[in-house]
Amino acid sequence: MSEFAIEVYNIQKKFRKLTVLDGIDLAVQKGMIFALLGPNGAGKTTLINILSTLITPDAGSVRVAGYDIVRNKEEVKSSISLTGQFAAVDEMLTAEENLRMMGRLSGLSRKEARLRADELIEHFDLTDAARKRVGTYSGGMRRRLDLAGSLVVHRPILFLDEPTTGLDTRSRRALWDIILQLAREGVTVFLTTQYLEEADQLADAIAVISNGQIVAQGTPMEMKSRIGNEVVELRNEKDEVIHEIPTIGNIYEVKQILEQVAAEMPINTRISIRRPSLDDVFLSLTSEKGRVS
Ligand SMILES: Nc1ncnc2c1ncn2[C@@H]1O[C@H](COP(=O)(O)OP(=O)(O)OP(=O)(O)O)[C@@H](O)[C@H]1O
Repeated sequence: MSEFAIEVYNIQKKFRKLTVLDGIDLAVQKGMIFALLGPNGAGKTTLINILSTLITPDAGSVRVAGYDIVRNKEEVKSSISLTGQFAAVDEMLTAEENLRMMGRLSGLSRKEARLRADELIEHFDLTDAARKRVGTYSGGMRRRLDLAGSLVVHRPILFLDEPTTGLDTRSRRALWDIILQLAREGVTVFLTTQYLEEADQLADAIAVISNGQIVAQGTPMEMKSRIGNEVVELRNEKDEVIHEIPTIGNIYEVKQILEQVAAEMPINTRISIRRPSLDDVFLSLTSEKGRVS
């Protein structure tokens, strides 16, 4: 058996003349949280839709849970759960009714569906709201219900398309805890996000997608060290950053930088030296414009 839950080779996808995915290669180890990080329109949803068999690639191959997504579509489908960007729940029903219905539709008996719904309601902190119509829920509650819905049936691989988009900080953190818990239970989680902090906090491995290509891959630490070295920051008296100068960080170069800028800066300018943030990495990797071929 492969150590990989997801293996992607040279995936290509065009919509009319727009190249949306241009030779994607990825490998996700079993049991890890993998974050696909990219700006709006980078191709994240398209890739997740391919991996979850919703759309077919023009070229390349993908194995999910060891199955080919084109030849063994049904086996792939029964190995995965998918939570979309827009919660697929019925607003007229309560959380309890939605989850029970999903259980029944997935082939659980009436009793199994009831038990599973109760378990998920508790796990996702929806007990107080369980018998209220979903139409009255906050964004955070909806998202938790959507995630609960994707877990009605136990599956080894979970796809989450921008799971925390639009959530407030508290709900986002609650959802992170749930995702981390699922990973501890052995679920492989593949999520897309536009948030660097989310990828940094959650993921064992990150791939950055930009214009349909993977422009960097690695652990959050590796990504940060890729961009290399320290940045000399100059701040004014209001503690605002007025200048950032990349440096290899040795004492000689920092001395040279300071000598160059000292003459031009007000006397009360303060300096600090910081490691690059994931933001720096992301911005430097995704700054290209879109491309049509
Ligand atoms: N069915 C489609 N037909 C035509 N173009 C499409 C289709 N689906 C996606 N696109 C285009 O493909 C590009 C990538 O879209 P995709 O939704 O995969 O990006 P994304 O990274 O998920 O962005 P977002 O964060 O905005 O969802 C966009 O330019 C989008 O308009």
